[in-house]
Amino acid sequence: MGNSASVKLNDKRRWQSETAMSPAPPAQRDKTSASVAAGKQSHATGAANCTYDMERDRIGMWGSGETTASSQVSGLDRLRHPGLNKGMAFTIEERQTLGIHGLLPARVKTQEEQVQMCKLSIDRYEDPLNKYIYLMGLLDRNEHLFYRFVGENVAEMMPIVYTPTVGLACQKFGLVYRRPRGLFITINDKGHVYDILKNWPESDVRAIVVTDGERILGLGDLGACGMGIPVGKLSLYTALAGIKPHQCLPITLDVGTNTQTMLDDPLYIGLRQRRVRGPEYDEFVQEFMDAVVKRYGQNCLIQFEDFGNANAFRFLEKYRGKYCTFNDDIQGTAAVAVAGLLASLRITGKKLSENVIVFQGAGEASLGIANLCVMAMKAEGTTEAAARARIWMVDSKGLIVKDRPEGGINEHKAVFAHDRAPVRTLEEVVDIAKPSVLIGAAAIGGAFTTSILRKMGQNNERPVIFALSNPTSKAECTAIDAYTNTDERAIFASGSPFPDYRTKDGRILRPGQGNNSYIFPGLALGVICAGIIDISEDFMLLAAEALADIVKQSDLDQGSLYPPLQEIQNCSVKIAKKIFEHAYKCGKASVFPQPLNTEEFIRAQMYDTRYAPAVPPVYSWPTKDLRVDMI
Ligand SMILES: NC(=O)C1=CN([C@@H]2O[C@H](COP(=O)(O)OP(=O)(O)OC[C@H]3O[C@@H](n4cnc5c(N)ncnc54)[C@H](O)[C@@H]3O)[C@@H](O)[C@H]2O)C=CC1
Ligand SMILES: CC(=O)C(=O)O
Ligand SMILES: [Mg+2]
Repeated sequence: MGNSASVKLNDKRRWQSETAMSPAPPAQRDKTSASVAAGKQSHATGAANCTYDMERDRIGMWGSGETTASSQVSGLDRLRHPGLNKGMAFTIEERQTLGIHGLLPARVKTQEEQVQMCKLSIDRYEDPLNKYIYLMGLLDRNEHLFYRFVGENVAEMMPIVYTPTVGLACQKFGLVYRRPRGLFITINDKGHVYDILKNWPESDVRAIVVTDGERILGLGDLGACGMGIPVGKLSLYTALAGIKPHQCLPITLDVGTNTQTMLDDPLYIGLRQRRVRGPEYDEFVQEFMDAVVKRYGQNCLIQFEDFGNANAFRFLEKYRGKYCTFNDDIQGTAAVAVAGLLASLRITGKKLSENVIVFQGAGEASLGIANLCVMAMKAEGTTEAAARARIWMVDSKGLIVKDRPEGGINEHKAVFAHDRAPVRTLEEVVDIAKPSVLIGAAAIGGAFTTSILRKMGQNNERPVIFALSNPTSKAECTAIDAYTNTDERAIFASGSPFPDYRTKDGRILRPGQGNNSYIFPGLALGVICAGIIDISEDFMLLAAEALADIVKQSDLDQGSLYPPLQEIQNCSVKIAKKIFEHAYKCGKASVFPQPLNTEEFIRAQMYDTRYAPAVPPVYSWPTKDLRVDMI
């Protein structure tokens, strides 16, 4: 790391002196003893007594090895560097040259053998949380192996690094937390956010997933424990779209939590205080956005994830077009759901605008989907008003109608308000609207009751039923519920995975996973490769159409509206390609000259999970000819 290490050390020192000169105002400081410790950690990151370990960690813990000149890391550090470590796959020549001969057993393994070993190891755990801990440990030890293993076993490993197990991991984050991964920036760091970003040892970050932990899946406000989500999402950036690990940075903005059980939990890892809101919070987020641009440039993608409802919409409006950003829960979810709906039209033989869609929930996910549906219906030639009239939304207070006595209708919901008397329950709305499509995203597990599902089956030849809430415990119904209550005619998708279902006549139905993970990795890959800053809605519709186009008749025949998870990496490239080409057409690309072969260019940017030679290849030197030349 040579120079860069010393620059970082200098930066760190400067920051220490700055923080020493301007400590956080007393009101921002944590009062309890545990959180004083956390605050101290925050303000004293890199304090003199940890200098040695911090510098060592920069070599030993993080990074893919792409920004760390591998020749400058040697011996044991090489084995401890997740980006450089190959474990027993180091060849004898590499072991001898690197001075690690004898530090490993005699046997040299291939990466394929190591992948098999990972499978044997993880299968020994029954508890999903232990599988999660195993996988995170693998990521900490050997990045190439982790991504190859996950990439080759997407269907089995995604439910562990992602929903549903990641939800459990967040709830128990204090227990599963082992080694630093990502940045925790607390409200106490306000005024110094850029300095915290400089503590991150990678200088080529292209994508950040940030949360403030207020709405983690359907599990509510988990505060700093929400870090599992940015970590999980970014692991999919690499596993599903080949975005290089060192270019990805998970961030949690810790402004406290309002969940009392978290505050009372001795294992809670974050600031032990209630959420900071209002101008102080907004200034903090603004400072974060500007610090990202200052440190990593305006092309660094910032994916907002699992913010609370009001903040999610506000920040999307505030930052879109000005910063390279999108909100995955609003926009990514919209794209995956609309992709599923577009694919369903090939089964039902309808146009999208011929459907009636009822939403259980009128939050980030539902409103995002509803708005993109309107856009897709308009693309079919329907008017905006007619498109909106086909959409019915139910929130915690009932159907969204004009002048609802209970109120709670903000401007996002108002455009979907029907001009009719209030209706209280989802079942009544189903009775009145007779939807052909029922979409749940309200985190109310079991909301699609037997009675509602039967009505969907009675009213439609092929009812479309999406239970999008995560994790599994929050799903509106299970795949079995959907199939058995509709004479196996339901076209079903869910946010968290459900197992295959055997029909009475022996066919296998494979319910598709209507999860934004089909969208955000490919979208991000396209955005990064083309250098897009303004991620406008047309990109989302394009991503939805691209995904729907990939779905094969054989997928539909098996009841799935999405391609098999095992093919998701190819989906990401196809989505990225569409995004990339559209960006050049509409003048939103900033990478010039435009590469001649889009796919070749995109694939050339992607991470290779195979090990690179640790010892530089020796080129044969044309000594004889050279001597002749020299003479
Ligand atoms: N499958 C996927 O890719 C995604 C799934 N989700 C899931 O969707 C769920 C909701 O997420 P967001 O929309 O972001 O949350 P949100 O907090 O923005 O919205 C929740 C909505 O549910 C409504 N609601 C609450 N109780 C209700 C009840 N009893 N009946 C009817 N509506 C009720 C609320 O009024 C609100 O409109 C979560 O479980 C989340 O995990 C979110 C994003 C992506
Ligand atoms: C999938 C996702 O982003 C969510 O449930 O929040
Ligand atoms: Mg989310």
